[in-house]
Amino acid sequence: MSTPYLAVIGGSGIYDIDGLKDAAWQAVTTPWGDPSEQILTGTLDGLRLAFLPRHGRGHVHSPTDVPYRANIDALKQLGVTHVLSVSACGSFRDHMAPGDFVIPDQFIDRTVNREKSFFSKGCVAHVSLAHPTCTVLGGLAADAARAQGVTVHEGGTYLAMEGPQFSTLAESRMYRESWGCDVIGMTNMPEAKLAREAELHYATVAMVTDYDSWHPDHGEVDVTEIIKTLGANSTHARGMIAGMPARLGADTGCDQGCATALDFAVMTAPDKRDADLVARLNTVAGRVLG
Ligand SMILES: CSC[C@H]1O[C@H](OP(=O)(O)O)[C@H](O)[C@@H]1O
Ligand SMILES: Nc1ncnc2[nH]cnc12
Repeated sequence: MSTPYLAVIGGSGIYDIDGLKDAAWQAVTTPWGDPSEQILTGTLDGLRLAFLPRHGRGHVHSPTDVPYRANIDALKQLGVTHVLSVSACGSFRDHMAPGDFVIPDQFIDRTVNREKSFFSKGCVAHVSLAHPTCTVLGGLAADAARAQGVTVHEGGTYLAMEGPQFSTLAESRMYRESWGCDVIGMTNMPEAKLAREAELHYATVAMVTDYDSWHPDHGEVDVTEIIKTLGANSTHARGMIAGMPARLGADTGCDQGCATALDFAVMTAPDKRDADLVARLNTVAGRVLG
């Protein structure tokens, strides 16, 4: 495995991280527009680390407006190999309580208003998403979070909704009872899809802030309730990140094919490819497009 370079995409409540050596906020431009924010780069206990606040510093991007393609392209341009997505989420399970971390291994994508692929007319590709996360990276994050005293649930299905409004009671019950979802958020799709297309190891740490709206013993979710839990969650997330260098540095690598997802994915014949699109794809797919 090449030397790992970890990126953390920070969600609601996490707009910077401390402790990086040689820390600098860097502007990165991409053919897909500007990322959500400048990217904080540096090293943490010898591990190269990049931090990108998903909603921008000051929380300016709504879940729909987050420039997901630019974010993934920018991280790949920096040389990132692993992406840890840290997100707030609602829970559909009694035992996944506010303050717990869930490391989902499946997603259901209900978002409708976002660019979901780097590929399109003139360069068509189909990657596998059967196993959309890197369970090795997720396992390392789970271990680092447990070391902070956090209750961690490995595995589960994250429902990605468009938002920005929270779900209706009928939707909340349907996701939980009929669709078997475990947690809900607004941002991990298409992020996970794009990370796979860019051949990055990607795992989500979904930090539970609320029980959405289904729970008979809890009120309906609102932002005030979420903010109350976000403070403690973000302290634990920072501790988890601090524990990643020791774990990722010693990792023997994933055998799920995250880093070779494009090997057999591109369908468009070389002589039919759109030159402009191929140029835009250079960072994420240059390895296979030549
Ligand atoms: C502040 S609650 C709604 C908001 O929080 C989550 O964001 P993120 O995943 O970036 O932590 C959720 O998906 C919504 O965007
Ligand atoms: N209940 C919820 N629904 C969607 N996104 C969320 N983020 C945090 N809690 C959420």
